[in-house]
Amino acid sequence: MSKGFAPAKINLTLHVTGRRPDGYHLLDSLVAFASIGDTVSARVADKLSLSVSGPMAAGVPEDSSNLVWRAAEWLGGLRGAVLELEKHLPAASGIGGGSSDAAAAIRLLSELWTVDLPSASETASLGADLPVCLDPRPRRMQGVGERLSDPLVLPPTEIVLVNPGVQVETPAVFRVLDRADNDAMPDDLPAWADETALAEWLHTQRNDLQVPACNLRPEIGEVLTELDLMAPLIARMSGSGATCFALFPDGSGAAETACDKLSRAHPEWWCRAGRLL
Ligand SMILES: C[C@@](CO)(OP(=O)(O)O)[C@H](O)COP(=O)(O)OP(=O)(O)OC[C@H]1O[C@@H](n2ccc(N)nc2=O)[C@H](O)[C@@H]1O
Ligand SMILES: Nc1ncnc2c1ncn2[C@@H]1O[C@H](COP(=O)(O)OP(=O)(O)O)[C@@H](O)[C@H]1O
Repeated sequence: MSKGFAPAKINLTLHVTGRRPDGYHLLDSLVAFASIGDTVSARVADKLSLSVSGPMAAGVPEDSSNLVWRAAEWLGGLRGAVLELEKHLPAASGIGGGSSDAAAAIRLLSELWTVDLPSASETASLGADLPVCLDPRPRRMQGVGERLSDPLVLPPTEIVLVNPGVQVETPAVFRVLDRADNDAMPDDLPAWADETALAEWLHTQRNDLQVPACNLRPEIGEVLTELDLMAPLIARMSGSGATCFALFPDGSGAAETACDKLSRAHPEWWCRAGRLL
């Protein structure tokens, strides 16, 4: 089996700047990826099949509604493969698990089937988060997700991801968003000298979905309060939630420590420590 990593997508910022006539929202987001993620394995076969395992597999579909399956069909038509998805990321949690899995499958299958790797914008029909996940490096993401900057350089940074064990469907959060015409990020993003400078700048930016998501699911506010008690460089929600992230100085071990403490205090929460990629 060929094996690929599907890293968690983190929206370090998420500004909602407008709304298209079709209802999709215009975004301006600084997207990064973490060393925490799912794995996708594949080998060529006569027909498509998918199995899902791993600690977060419960409830994740094994049929053609799985984004991995949809991506394989979209890429290969009638070509076949045995696909195995090992779920470590919670589903419907604002860290793009399904999109990152699908992107990993596309990377693997384009090699195995010797078909051209699609361009990022071609993958947008599979989901707004697909383009940025196709080549998972830090980028500014705009439009509804299809406009991507060249890769950015972020300082080495430790990260903790925490999910209170609630699933949040993305459309539900967009539906309760008060206003869609918020400020974009500045035209030119700074070159951050280190993780402290990155976090100081992030404090001047926003996730416009955080307040509506907290109103829908107050558990998210509880996670952010607890993360703030760990003295991070910054704590914020990713995407439409409910997963929140906290950044810590590189090499400090503080992310691991915070993760241990939170896991002990809240065994029902999903907590993982890692690094920004
Ligand atoms: C909000 C973001 C930010 O990165 O992340 P998540 O919270 O999903 O991780 C993404 O834009 C989500 O991307 P993805 O989950 O692929 O979205 P899609 O399947 O294309 O769309 C699901 C639904 O979200 C809403 N949607 C999505 C993207 C967008 N730019 N505007 C929207 O209004 C629409 O209601 C759409 O029907
Ligand atoms: N490979 C997959 N992993 C997780 N969820 C998936 C996958 N394929 C399809 N889904 C479905 O997609 C929805 C969104 O999941 P996900 O991509 O993890 O969330 P988000 O868009 O919040 O980042 C879930 O309701 C789930 O049932």
